[in-house]
Parts: sequence; structure tokens; C-alpha cells
Amino acid sequence: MGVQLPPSAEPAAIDSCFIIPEEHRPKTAHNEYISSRGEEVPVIDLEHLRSEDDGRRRRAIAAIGDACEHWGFFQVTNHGVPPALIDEVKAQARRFFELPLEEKRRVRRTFENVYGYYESELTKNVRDWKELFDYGPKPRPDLRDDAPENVTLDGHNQWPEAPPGFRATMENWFSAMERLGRDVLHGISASLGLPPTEFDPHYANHSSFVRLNYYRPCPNPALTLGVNRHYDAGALTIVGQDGEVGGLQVQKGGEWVGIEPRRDAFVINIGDMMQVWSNGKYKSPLHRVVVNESRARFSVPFFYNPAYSTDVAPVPQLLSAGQQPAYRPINWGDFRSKRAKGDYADFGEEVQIAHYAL
Ligand SMILES: O=C(O)CCC(=O)C(=O)O
Ligand SMILES: [Fe+2]
Repeated sequence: MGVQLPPSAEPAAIDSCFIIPEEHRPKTAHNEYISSRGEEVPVIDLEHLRSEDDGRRRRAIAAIGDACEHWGFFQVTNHGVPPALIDEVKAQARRFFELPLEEKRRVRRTFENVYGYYESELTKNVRDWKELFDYGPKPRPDLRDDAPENVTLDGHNQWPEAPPGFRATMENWFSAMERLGRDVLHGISASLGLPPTEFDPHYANHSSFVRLNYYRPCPNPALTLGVNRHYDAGALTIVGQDGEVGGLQVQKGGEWVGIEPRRDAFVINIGDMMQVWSNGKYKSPLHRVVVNESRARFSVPFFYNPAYSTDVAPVPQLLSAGQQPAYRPINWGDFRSKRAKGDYADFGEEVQIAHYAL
């Protein structure tokens, strides 16, 4: 006798534009955070980086190096970002994403201006199960957002009228992320055996931006992804995670491992440009976001990237005598614009750093 499933056990239908090919569908749930080998993404106390105690500082730097080599991901605690600001950003983002669609579309991003609201980002040419809002630096805060001085290669910031105070909160957040980005970058640089300030000259006119991500509950999370598998193109990403709802996963040893959401931590991952600078010692990790049936998830990555004019190449001091660089120089602005095109439409294979390997 056949077993009759109750109707509620039938998988719910979702629009086909969100459905990803069978072999890339998620098998690891949003709330699994330990690998089959019992490993977890390392957590590093940033306080130790500021310590007067040499031994402590060296151990923290070594832990960063180890995490960058073996995971490409780590979490940082004692990061110095005020908890009240973190709560405010989450509350403002939630208020914004809960606005009616027509309201959000008033600040919709366009092909010419990547900043603003977007509800249909494509990663690997499938639609991601999420909404986002991007904004970037404002070199001249005293001038209008669309003044020529504030228009970059990416466009200019567009701010919604509601919720009240949204813009001020997000501008404070940008400054807090610049400070944290610099601290983490110094730690990573030191972990490579370089002066902590090695990369600072490339950051005078940095091209960093903030993304607010909102992942609604999904009736069939097994068929889709919040963000499909990808490498971050830039140097360094700092992710403020939803303190409760997990979903971010990194691939390690052929297995997808979830990153535990912690209220007291930021998630750091390195990107393609750091892989090139380190001559492949540090690996830009493949990662993705899975969604779930019952709870919305919020995240706020800060992509801490060098100036667009930067030619990124393996740092010569990291090459031992006679060793050849593994990559030819990559102009960051050029690489970024090629990669970004894949966000809008199917332009065929996305540009990857493998194309620059020597
Ligand atoms: O939502 C997250 O935790 C991370 C999203 C992500 O990987 C990205 O936006 O590049
Ligand atoms: Fe990412």
C-alpha cells in the first residue's frame, strides 16, 4: 500500500528563475556550523592585535595567517564597533526592506548607477533569493550626492526618504567599517610578514562599498540560494551578520561549512585581490548563502577594496629567491567592471583570477 503524504509535505513551488541546477543545490542546512571533521571557522580576538604583549600579538597575527591560508574566513570579536550602532543599522535596514516595493524602487539602481536598491541580483546567472541596497563613499560630504566630486565609476549614492535617519545611520556605518577594515587589513598584512601598512597607499581613494542584504523566508529553500556560490572579487570583506539566523557557508575540503551567527562578531573573508597580492598563499574562498523557510535573514557586507587605479600584482617581498609570480598584474577597476557585468545579465563565463594565472 502506497504512503499518502499530507498536502503540506509537498515541496512548495517557487518561480523557475530562482531555481539552480541540481548539482549546486544546498544540502547543508542554514543552521549547521561544524564540518564533518569537527572543524569550525576560527574566531580571533582583535584586542590581542592591539596588545602591548608581544607574544599575544604574535599569536593573534599567526592565527589570522592560519585562517587566511586554510579557510579564507574568520570571525573577529572585540572589533571596536559600538553595539548600539550595529543594532541601529539592523533596525534601519529592516524598516527599509519592509517598505512597499514601489517605495524602494524609487531608489532603484540602474546600469549607470550601481548604488541603490535592487531585488534581482544574478550570481552565476540565476536570480538570488534576496533584496539588496548598496551605497559607497562620499568624498565630499559638503556637496550633493550627485555633485561631480561625488560621482565615482560606480555612480553616486541614492538615499530613500524613509525610514527617517536611514542615511545618517548608514554614513556612520561606512566610517566605522573603514576603521575596522584598516585594522583587519593591517593584521593580514602583518600575517604575511609585511609591514602592517603595506597596502595603505592603495587605499587613499578606496573603492569600498556597503551592501545591505535582506533574505526573506523561502517556501522551498532546497531549490535556491540567497547568494549563489562565488568568490568576492576585491581584497577583503567584512560581514556584519544577522546575530541569530545563519546561512553563510564556505567551501572547505569539498564540503560546505556554515558560519555560526554571533552577535559579538564580524565575519571576515579575503577576496581575489588578496589572493593575488599574497601570490596564492591566501585563497579567496568559495562561499554562498542558503535561505530558510521560517525566518528572514539580514547581513551587511563591507567590501573593503583598493582604489580602482590599483594594479594588483604579487607583492615582490613575498617571492622567495628565483620564485616567479603566479599572476600577471590585474587592474582592479578593470577586473571589477568585468565581474560586475555578470550581476545584470548572462554575459557568458564570469572573469576569474585564474584567467590571469601565469
Ligand atoms: O549574506 C552574507 O552573509 C554574505 C553575502 C555575500 O557573500 C556577498 O554579498 O558577497
Ligand atoms: Fe560574498
